[in-house]
Amino acid sequence: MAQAILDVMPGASTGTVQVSDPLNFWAGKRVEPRQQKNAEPVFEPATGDCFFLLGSRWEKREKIAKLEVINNGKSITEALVDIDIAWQCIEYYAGLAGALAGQHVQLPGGAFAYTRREPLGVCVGIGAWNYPFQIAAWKSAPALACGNAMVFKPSPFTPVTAVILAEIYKEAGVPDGLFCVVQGGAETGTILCQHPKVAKVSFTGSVPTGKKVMEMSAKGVKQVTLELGGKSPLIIFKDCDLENAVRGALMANFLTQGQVCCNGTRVFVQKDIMPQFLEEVVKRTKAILVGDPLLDSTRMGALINKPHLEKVLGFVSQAKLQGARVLCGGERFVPSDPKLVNGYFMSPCVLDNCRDDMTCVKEEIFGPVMSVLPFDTEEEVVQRANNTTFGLASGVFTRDISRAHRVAENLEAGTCFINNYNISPVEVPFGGYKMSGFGRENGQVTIEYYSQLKTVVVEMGDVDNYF
Ligand SMILES: NC(=O)c1ccc[n+]([C@@H]2O[C@H](COP(=O)([O-])OP(=O)(O)OC[C@H]3O[C@@H](n4cnc5c(N)ncnc54)[C@H](O)[C@@H]3O)[C@@H](O)[C@H]2O)c1
Ligand SMILES: NCCCC=O
Repeated sequence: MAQAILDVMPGASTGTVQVSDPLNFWAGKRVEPRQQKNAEPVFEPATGDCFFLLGSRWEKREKIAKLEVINNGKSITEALVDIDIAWQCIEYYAGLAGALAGQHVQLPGGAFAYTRREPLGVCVGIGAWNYPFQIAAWKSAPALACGNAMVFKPSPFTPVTAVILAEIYKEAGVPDGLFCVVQGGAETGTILCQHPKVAKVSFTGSVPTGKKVMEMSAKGVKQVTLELGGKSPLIIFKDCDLENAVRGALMANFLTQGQVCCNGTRVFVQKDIMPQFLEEVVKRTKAILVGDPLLDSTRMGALINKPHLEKVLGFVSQAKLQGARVLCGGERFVPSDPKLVNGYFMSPCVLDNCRDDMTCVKEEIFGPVMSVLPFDTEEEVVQRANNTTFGLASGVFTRDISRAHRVAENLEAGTCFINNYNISPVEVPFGGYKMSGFGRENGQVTIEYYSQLKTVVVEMGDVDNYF
């Protein structure tokens, strides 16, 4: 397998990355790197080599999280959780690797068959910028556990921490060439998807790029996993625990500055509790501390880049023109710290007076913008919730257990959270319905997406004498 990956990526060796100028990685950052305790350099500028940070596992976790913050802009509190989810994922699939098994099938006359679960070959992982380290782990851990090699291409906006993951694998004894990181954008992604020796592409990103990846993969009859965008519904019934429902709505909208694929950005609230819900959700949204993402107290950092910030602010302007009312936020935010004044911060936004036909309700904004919509009945809200081409996630808050399961059954989405939102335990499969993609990440089922089944048929008697 190591040889196969070298064919796809000549010169590759696990833990090394081909970058001409690694220091350019830092060029797009929004926050000046500060003198941090334990913050040793990560790259060797002279050679372009990346060497992993020294220290205990606990210290490494902190250092990777800081790099993620500097590269991505999310708060350190969230980045630490992301790193934990990543190592949990690697440990989970390392545990499952020894449990991969086939089936024994008894056939007439003493004959029998058995199945073997075999690797696919070289798998390509292509990642988005919102969860750089976590996405690299979610793809590589099951791929390697099933005996594949992986070439991983992070987003050009967040190229840093996938390289650290390669260093970790190398340090852990993964043979050279088994996990490689290649940097680049659309052109590099295209080359990888079209390469004849690539057996599978696992893609995380937008729907338009996902379609291209699927088209290219189809030409080579390669397997594909697509983790795409969403515009997920969160339904809050009047019998809910309102405190938890409000917390759920915040979790569903404002993690990672709202740049989360499975966010529940269409918040349907039963009319009877709309005033209480809005009062509480707006109060809590206004209290979200936006600013230096490296501070423990910060709850929301900066968006990924200037064009994206402008795009998100544009959605808010358009929403206003279409009749939505801004209850809070939705504006560029300039922190008082002078070194942050050029950062891509915005205040988290709650929109009221929304209708299903508005752009802010139909399209994925991928920023901290919650659209709140009133509803009357269960039947009506389920129909409206499903009236979208996306189907990544959904959520329902109610104390009525029968209603909760009925709504979960009727929602067209790959995940339904009941009385919570946006938790991602590695044991639980994650993936979309409809245009949010197909295939799954996490959970046991993902083994099926990174392996193929061989059937071996064994005859114990004579061959039939037909001719
Ligand atoms: N479902 C999920 O698990 C999930 C998770 C995170 C993000 N997303 C989605 O990702 C989107 C935001 O991420 P993004 O802006 O990085 O998405 P994107 O589609 O612009 O880019 C994703 C990746 O694809 C690469 N790419 C671009 N053009 C390509 C091509 N022609 N061939 C091959 N690769 C190509 C990019 O370089 C990047 O690495 C949102 O829509 C979000 O919902 C989905
Ligand atoms: N925590 C996982 C979220 C993945 C989508 O963006």
